[in-house]
Amino acid sequence: MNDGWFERHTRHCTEWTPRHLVELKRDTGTTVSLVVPARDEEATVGSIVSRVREELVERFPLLDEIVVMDSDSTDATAREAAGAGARVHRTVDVRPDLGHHRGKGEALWKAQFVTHGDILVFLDADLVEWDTHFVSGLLGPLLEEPRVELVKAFYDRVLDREDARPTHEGGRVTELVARPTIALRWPELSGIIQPLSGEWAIRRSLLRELPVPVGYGVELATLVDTHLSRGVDAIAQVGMGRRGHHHQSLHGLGAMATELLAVADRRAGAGPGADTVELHQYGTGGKTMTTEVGVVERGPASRVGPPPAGHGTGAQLAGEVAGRC
Ligand SMILES: O=c1ccn([C@@H]2O[C@H](COP(=O)(O)OP(=O)(O)O[C@H]3O[C@H](CO)[C@@H](O)[C@H](O)[C@H]3O)[C@@H](O)[C@H]2O)c(=O)[nH]1
Ligand SMILES: O=C(O)[C@H](O)COP(=O)(O)O
Repeated sequence: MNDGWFERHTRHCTEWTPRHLVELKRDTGTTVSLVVPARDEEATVGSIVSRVREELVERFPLLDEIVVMDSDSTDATAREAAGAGARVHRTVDVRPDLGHHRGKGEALWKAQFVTHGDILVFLDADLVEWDTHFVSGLLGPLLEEPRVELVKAFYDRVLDREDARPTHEGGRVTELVARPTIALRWPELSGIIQPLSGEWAIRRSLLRELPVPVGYGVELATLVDTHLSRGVDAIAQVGMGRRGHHHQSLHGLGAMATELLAVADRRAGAGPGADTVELHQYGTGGKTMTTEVGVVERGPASRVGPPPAGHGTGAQLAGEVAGRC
């Protein structure tokens, strides 16, 4: 790890009040887009959008837009998000001329074509223990320090188990894949407390120059590529307290881990040649489960030309609630 990086670049959300951040935003003339990627999150997305809108648009004008990227949901995610005041775009409808992939990274990559802020802040849609400082706190280092280009949230993670009291052993892929990968390949990044946190903020000028894996590799890729292209001093992290979210099954996390390893291999010059990898897992009695794991990466958005004549960036869903978002 770089000497002194941790001390210089580790901050806490209590260092800034929302009022102070509004002043910094105004003084620097910076615009901010909040992007919430959501696949089948009807249970939580509405309350997340409402809470952020009330606090960080209406009470403290920090966000210039709140955009929910509906990532192939089959439930009422879009309706809930629009009803709560977000602008909703279905990922598949954004720049249809560029094709479509399933996955969180695809939603974030396409968000670049339907948002306008100088800074993009990402917030997961499945949070159950969180508050709006997860968004505002990320802005502190970016509004204060021009050299900082990527800010990651960190927190204590809770793994709620039915058979036990809540423990702080959440983050299974973080501990078993991300941290060991970082230790082996990019030890300079080992001071990042939550390398996979879904809450992060980045300058658009940087994100548009980076490749974006279409799936769950997006966080690891962005972290590593920022380090490789801008240096570790372009990265900061902000402590947010505790975070609780919905947990995937161990088998689901196996697919995520495969995506992360593909990102790491690619950056070490040994990436998978194919767009998908077949992952074999085994259930009770050796029952085979085969999953096609997508490991495609989108090229930098800066290299994407305008849509063909007659095509827009993609329709926004009806039902938007008018307002500042
Ligand atoms: O195809 C997808 C899958 C997920 N999501 C959304 O992405 C967010 C995070 O997805 P989730 O399945 O909850 O991820 P986790 O299991 O919590 O994984 C952690 O690790 C991932 C890999 O780095 C990060 O992307 C996550 O943000 C982080 O919370 C949620 O809002 C999802 O609805 C999509 O938009 N499209
Ligand atoms: O970050 C991670 O490792 C994944 O989100 C899994 O987290 P969990 O073990 O808390 O479900």
